[in-house]
Amino acid sequence: MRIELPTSNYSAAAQPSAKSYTNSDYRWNRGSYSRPQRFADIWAFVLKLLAQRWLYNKAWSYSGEVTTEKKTARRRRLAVWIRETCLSLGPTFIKVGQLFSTRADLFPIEFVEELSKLQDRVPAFSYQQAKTIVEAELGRPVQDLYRTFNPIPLAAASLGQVHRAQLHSGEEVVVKVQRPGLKKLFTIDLSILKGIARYFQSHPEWGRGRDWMGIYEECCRILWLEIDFLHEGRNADHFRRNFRQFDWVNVPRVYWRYASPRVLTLEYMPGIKISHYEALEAAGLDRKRLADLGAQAYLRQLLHDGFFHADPHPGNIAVSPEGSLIFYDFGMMGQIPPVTRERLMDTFVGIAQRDAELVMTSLVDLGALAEIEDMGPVRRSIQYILDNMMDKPFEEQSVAAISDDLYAVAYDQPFRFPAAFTFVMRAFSTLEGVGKGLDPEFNFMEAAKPFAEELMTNGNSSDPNGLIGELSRQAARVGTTALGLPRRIEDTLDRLDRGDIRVRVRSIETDRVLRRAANVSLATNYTMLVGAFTLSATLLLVYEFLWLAISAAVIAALSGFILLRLLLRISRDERLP
Ligand SMILES: Nc1ncnc2c1ncn2[C@@H]1O[C@H](COP(=O)(O)OP(=O)(O)OP(=O)(O)O)[C@@H](O)[C@H]1O
Repeated sequence: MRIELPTSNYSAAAQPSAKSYTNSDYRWNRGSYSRPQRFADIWAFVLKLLAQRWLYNKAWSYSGEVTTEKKTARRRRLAVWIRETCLSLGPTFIKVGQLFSTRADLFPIEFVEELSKLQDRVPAFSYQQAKTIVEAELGRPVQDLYRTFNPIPLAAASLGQVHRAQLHSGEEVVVKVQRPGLKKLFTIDLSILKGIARYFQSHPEWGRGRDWMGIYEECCRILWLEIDFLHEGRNADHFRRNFRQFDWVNVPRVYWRYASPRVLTLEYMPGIKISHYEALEAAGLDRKRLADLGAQAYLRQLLHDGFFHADPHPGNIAVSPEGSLIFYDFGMMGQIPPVTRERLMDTFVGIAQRDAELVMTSLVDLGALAEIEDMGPVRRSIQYILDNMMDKPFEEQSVAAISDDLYAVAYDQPFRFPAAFTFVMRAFSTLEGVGKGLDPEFNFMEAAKPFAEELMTNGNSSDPNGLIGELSRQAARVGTTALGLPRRIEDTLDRLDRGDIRVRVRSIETDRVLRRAANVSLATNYTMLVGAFTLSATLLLVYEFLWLAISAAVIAALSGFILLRLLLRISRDERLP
């Protein structure tokens, strides 16, 4: 067997940063971790997070007055810290973090944004370890299995790493080898996470309306499936079959004779990552066309096949020298049963028609919204989003903005989106991001049209009220939003009738008077405290209780300091225009 170094220049764009992380010293990667140690590491993270959350609501923990900007900045800093800690806690947390990055219904948007940046920047493991795993799994020495095997991985991720190799029959392949000790690490970490989920579930505040145990079970299911490479191989085959008739989508073939739960041998398919815009440009590829192909590929997966790539980060999509898309990594795939697909279409139609009732009922049918006694506020929130969208034609709407708004509604209401739905939203917004990066003019709805037309000509859309029909109607409506005005007035009257319009009055003047009254009453209390403790300190000093006198004086001084700040705040408020 020949040990070979990478030669292809073309694949250089796909060359990983694996080497730069080889020397990193993550504790979980030393193989010497134990349950008590993981327990301490993980709970330290959770407790620190809870402490930060507690501080977040305490006005005194902010310098000066609490403002929305200060709160947002603090949430952002906390989110960065969470992302970095997940990275250092290792594969389980990287994966759980990535899963949570689709759950904007559970976490503030800043957390979700940071978590979605959670790329698996983890050190590679040694060739010796990779070799041992391949031989143990496939039951033969590496040189019997492969003619060449490159000891330097092409890419290293949290769950495994990818080596280039060649079969004895001459085919160029990549061998995906699972990280050593992953099963043990998952077993320990998940059992600790179970305790944490149980704690959250029983918490009087956080447990209400949230199914933490359900979320935990879902995470376990996905994580265990992800480390079964045979499952990934089957997914790759399924996905390839779905795109069989399209030469613009390529999926590596699986060499089943060289596959096991921890080792997967795939056809070598180099490409330029879809987010390496300059490299694509340099290779003479049409960026606009690629953006359109990406959108079509996803629409097909979601609405036609119901089997979609649930981890569409740009690293998992590349472009071949001929300009077709290559998909990698089928560890996490979403399935949408036909009935859900129909309801999803209803949601899209509801959004397109700005029909809050339809959006709401379809979300209830989807299981995304739990039915509560008074659905009025939910409908109003949805209608508010939809109404704001009416100012622009639907085609100009950013999918990311729509999903952010929907998530914001979800975050405030006692309901949660099912995983499939959040994955779909995530797929759409990631795709839109990639599309806009490739082509600043990219418009998701425009890109959707060829797919819609194709479905119609194939007779797949028998329902004129379906998404496709609606898309065509919307297309004809570009620039004619003004025509919708009478309908809006009528709708508004309807809503007035239903009592769905709520007027909120906020008087800055009243707010200020109330704030001043509160501050003055606080200042009075502190004045009394200062007086009482100064007097006590003097008396104690007279009777020669020196230490007690000092303590009383310190308390008096502290109270005095707080009083001073309060007085300054009151006088600043007075000066405000
Ligand atoms: N068949 C292939 N041909 C060429 N390169 C490949 C192939 N499969 C994977 N790669 C390269 O290896 C990288 C990692 O592969 P893959 O995403 O399957 O691994 P992973 O461990 O699941 O990573 P992650 O968890 O980050 O998604 C890909 O981004 C790609 O650059």
